[in-house]
Amino acid sequence: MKIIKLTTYRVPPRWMLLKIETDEGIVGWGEPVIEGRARTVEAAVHEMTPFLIGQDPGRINDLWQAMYRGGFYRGGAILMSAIAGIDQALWDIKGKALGVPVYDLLGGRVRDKMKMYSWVGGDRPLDVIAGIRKLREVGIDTFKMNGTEELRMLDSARAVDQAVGRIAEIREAFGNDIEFGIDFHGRVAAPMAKVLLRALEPYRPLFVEEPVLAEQAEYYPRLAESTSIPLAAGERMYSRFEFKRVLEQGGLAILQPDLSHAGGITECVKIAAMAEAYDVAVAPHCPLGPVALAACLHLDFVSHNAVLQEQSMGIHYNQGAELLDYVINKDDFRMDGGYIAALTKPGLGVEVDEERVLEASKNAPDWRNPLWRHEDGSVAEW
Ligand SMILES: O=C(O)C(=O)C[C@@H](O)[C@H](O)CO
Ligand SMILES: [Mg+2]
Repeated sequence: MKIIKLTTYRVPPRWMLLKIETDEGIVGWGEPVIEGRARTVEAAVHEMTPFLIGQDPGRINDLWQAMYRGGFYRGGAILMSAIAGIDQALWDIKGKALGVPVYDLLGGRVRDKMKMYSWVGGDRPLDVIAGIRKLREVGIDTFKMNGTEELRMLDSARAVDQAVGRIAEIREAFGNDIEFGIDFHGRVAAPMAKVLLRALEPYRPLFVEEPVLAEQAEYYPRLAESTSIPLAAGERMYSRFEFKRVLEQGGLAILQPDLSHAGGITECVKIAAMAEAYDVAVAPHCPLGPVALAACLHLDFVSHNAVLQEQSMGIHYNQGAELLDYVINKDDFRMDGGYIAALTKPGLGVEVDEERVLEASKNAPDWRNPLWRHEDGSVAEW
């Protein structure tokens, strides 16, 4: 079998889908994208195309190594997202060619269903209580929300009380009938992280995500010493070689690699295995589309230490299209009591509505995250 064509489709809300065609008529889909840099990743995918045309799509490991090591400059968000989407599509092709779901190519399932969680509240965590109430009606009991709005490097007790007050209200309203992660989203600088973590301690969040920016990873072990709250990070780390450092230094209880940013299934399965050796859990990051989610689920179903899966249904970023809008087999993604069953169709298990994708790609928005500024006019982490 040979690869004959790669086609990219940037689609609302902010995703990109990649179609890889072969000379035997089998097609694979991937989702190479960096939110806000879709066109840059698109260029990176097309820079890799001349190498890929004519290759055997079944030699996934070799193609991965060639795409990664073949470039003198390697790694980083753009190149690893391009490789990720190509890798996903190659696994999709291989599964379809052999008539099995990807998890069966990876040794089979370690679980029967996977625990999912949903976002509540938006960029500025508002109406969180109402959001939780609504999702509980459909059996969701695990949530994630932003922990703060803009937060200065050294901010006030008032700002801390506002952030903590919201969490106190959640526990007041729902007790421990629900669980929730709090995403600091990199908005909290090192001087404030310990302050906020300590103030949140009594409310026992399930985890705090990106307690500081990924470029401040050396703080993870120090922050972990100051709190019992499990710390999580990984969406802005892009390869085993980055994750190995945080595993060696300690501090993270949960790794959150993004299957569309960290080199795809081939790379993230290795990251999950490395984490298991350190008794660290994995909870793949996925605020993206259906192909990215399917790739996450195949990792989840073969990783003993996979504990939670993010999915973007109803997420505040999905303006203009919802998680399953481009999927024909929507029922396969049904959540039951907050869990999802394994996708059983060959490959990734996503039947892409190609017509819908083609139509939507005709006027795809160039989504950008907002540029926030503090009251004094300086740039604030979004
Ligand atoms: O889902 C998460 O955990 C996030 O932090 C969302 C963030 O990754 C945005 O997708 C960036 O545009
Ligand atoms: Mg996050």
